[in-house]
Amino acid sequence: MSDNSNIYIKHARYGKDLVRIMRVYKEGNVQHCTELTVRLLLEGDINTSYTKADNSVIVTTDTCKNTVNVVAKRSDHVDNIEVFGQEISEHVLKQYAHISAAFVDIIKHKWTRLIVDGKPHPHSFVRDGEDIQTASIQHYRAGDQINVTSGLDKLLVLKTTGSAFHGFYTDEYTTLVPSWDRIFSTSVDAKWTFVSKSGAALRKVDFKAIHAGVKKITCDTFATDDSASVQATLYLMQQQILAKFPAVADISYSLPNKHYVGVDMSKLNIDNAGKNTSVYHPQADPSGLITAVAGRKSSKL
Ligand SMILES: O=c1[nH]c(=O)c2[nH]c(=O)[nH]c2[nH]1
Repeated sequence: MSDNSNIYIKHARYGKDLVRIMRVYKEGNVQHCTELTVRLLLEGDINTSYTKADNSVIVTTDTCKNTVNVVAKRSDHVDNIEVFGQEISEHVLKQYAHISAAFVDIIKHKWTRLIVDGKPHPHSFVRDGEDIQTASIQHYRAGDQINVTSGLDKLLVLKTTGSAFHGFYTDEYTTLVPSWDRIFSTSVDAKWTFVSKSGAALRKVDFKAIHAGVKKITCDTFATDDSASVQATLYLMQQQILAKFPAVADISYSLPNKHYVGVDMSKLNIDNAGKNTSVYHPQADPSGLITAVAGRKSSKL
């Protein structure tokens, strides 16, 4: 028999993943809908369920799923995913004394109201893009501390000019040809955290407006910046977001550089190089991957 006496649980967290809900709000003739995928995980005095097969401390993962559904039924805010996530975590901490923290991760899928004959349709929607909104809530009973992270992901953008890349470090391993005019395409994955606060203060943050603002700055900057590199454009986005939204503590981007390379037609005696490039090959792989987290230097206290 092996000796397990020095083995212990360092961390344990469990719950339900991929809880999918469609919440419909009926407002007279007009209906609104929100489709989410939710993960709810719990931490607390649960180690004996692992170490002693003690199921009495387990709030079942099935109950976690029910919790998401019931809070969605009662909530007026399902569309405001940061607030809805806090409603779930608050419910869990009120209901289960031995649970010390709740972790809620939400993905909001896109349903945009259809326009029919020039007018918004009262109950029909279209998936007009695969980009998603995300929210993560870490809610600790101790001090009622709540950390909120918002995000946007899978936002695919492309510009056909207004992007260059030259002056980079070169050595005997460098083959990249400098470019003064190239296609720039990326799938934006951005996450921003909020200055950590207790529940009541966080409820006052206008998460939806900040999300719309981050998306607008991201898209506007992508389009209008005369890009020197993915790195430089990324930081330009971060600077504007931190300047505009004091509630945002830091902002991270993960930007794949999805390469489009001019097709070599020289053997066909066709000029498709330099200024005359008009046929490109979209490369499936590899892609660059440019990431950075930006925040404020500690302010005068
Ligand atoms: O904007 C860019 N940043 C890089 O770091 C890089 N590296 C590369 O090969 N192409 C590019 N483009």
